[in-house]
Amino acid sequence: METIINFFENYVAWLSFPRIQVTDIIEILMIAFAIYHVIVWVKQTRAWMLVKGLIVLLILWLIASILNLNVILWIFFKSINVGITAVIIVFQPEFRKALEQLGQNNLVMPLFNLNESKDKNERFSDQTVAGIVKATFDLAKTKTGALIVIEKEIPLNEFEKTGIAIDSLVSSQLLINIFEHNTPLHDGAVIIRNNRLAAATCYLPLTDNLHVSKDLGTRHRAGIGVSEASDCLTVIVSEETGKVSIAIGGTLIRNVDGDYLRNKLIAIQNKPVEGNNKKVKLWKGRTKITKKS
Ligand SMILES: Nc1ncnc2c1ncn2[C@@H]1O[C@H](COP(=O)(O)OP(=O)(O)OP(=O)(O)O)[C@@H](O)[C@H]1O
Repeated sequence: METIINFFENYVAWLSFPRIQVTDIIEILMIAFAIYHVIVWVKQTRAWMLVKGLIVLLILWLIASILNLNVILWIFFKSINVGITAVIIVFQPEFRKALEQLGQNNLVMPLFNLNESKDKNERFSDQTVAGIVKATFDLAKTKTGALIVIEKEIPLNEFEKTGIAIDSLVSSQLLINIFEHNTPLHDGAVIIRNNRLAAATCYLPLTDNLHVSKDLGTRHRAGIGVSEASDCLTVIVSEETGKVSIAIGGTLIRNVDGDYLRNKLIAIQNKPVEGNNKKVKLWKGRTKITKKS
C-alpha cells in the first residue's frame, strides 16, 4: 500500500491541473492569435526561407553536440550575435511591412478607436468620384497609361515628396491632361488627398510579391507596392491593353469596369449616412443642455 501511495505522490500528483483563471484563458488566446499571425507572416514573406535555413542550422548544431565537435560548436556560439544582426538588416523591409500592417490591422484599430475623428468627415465629394471614374475610363479608351493613388487614413507624404506638388481640385480634365503622352507630368503616379490632387510624377515602391503575374510591368508593381505600404486605393490604367485595375491592401483586381470602380470609391468616401447625422445632432443637443444646467 505504501508503495502505491509513494508512486502516486512521486509521479502522479504533479500531473494535477493548475487552477485556470479567466486571465489565463485570455492570455492563451492572445498568444495563439499572435503565433498564428507570425506563422502566416512567415509563410507569406521571404522569412519562410530564413526559417528553413534555421532548421538546417539547428540540425547541424544537434549533430555537432551529439558528436562533441567542439570547434564547430565554438563557431556556432561565436556567430550567434553577428547572425541576429545580419537577419535584422536583411529582413528589415519585411519587419517594417509587418509593423505597418499591425498598425493598419482592422482587428486591432477599432479597439483603440484611433481613426474615429477622421471617419466622421466625408473623405471626398461625389464630383471627385465622378472625375476619377470619367478620367480613368477616358484614358483607358485611348490606351493612355495612368497611376492614380487615393489616400485614406495613412498619409502618403513620403511618396508625395518624390513628385511635383500640384494641390488643385480633382477634375477629369486635369487627370487626363496630366497623363497625356509626352507631357512633363505624365510619368509616375498622382496622389489624391480628399478632393485635391496633391502631386504628380510621384515615385512609388515596387512590390516584391513573387505571385504577381509576369505580364505586368512596373506601373502595376508600383500600384500594388504602394497599396501594401498603406491603406490607399490605387487605380492603374494599362498603356498596353487599356484595361483598368485597382490595388487594395496588396491585392490587384484586374479588368474592372466603371461601376465597380465607382462603388469602390463610394465605399471609401465616408459619406455621412442620414442615421449617423441624427446621432451626432442628438449628442450635440445633449451637450448643450448639460452646459446650460
Ligand atoms: N516606381 C514607380 N512609381 C511610379 N510610377 C512608375 C514606377 N515605375 C514605373 N512607373 C510608371 O510606369 C511606366 C512604365 O510602365 P510599364 O510599361 O513598365 O508597366 P506595365 O505595368 O507593363 O504597364 P502598361 O500595361 O501600362 O505597359 C513608367 O513610364 C512610369 O510612368
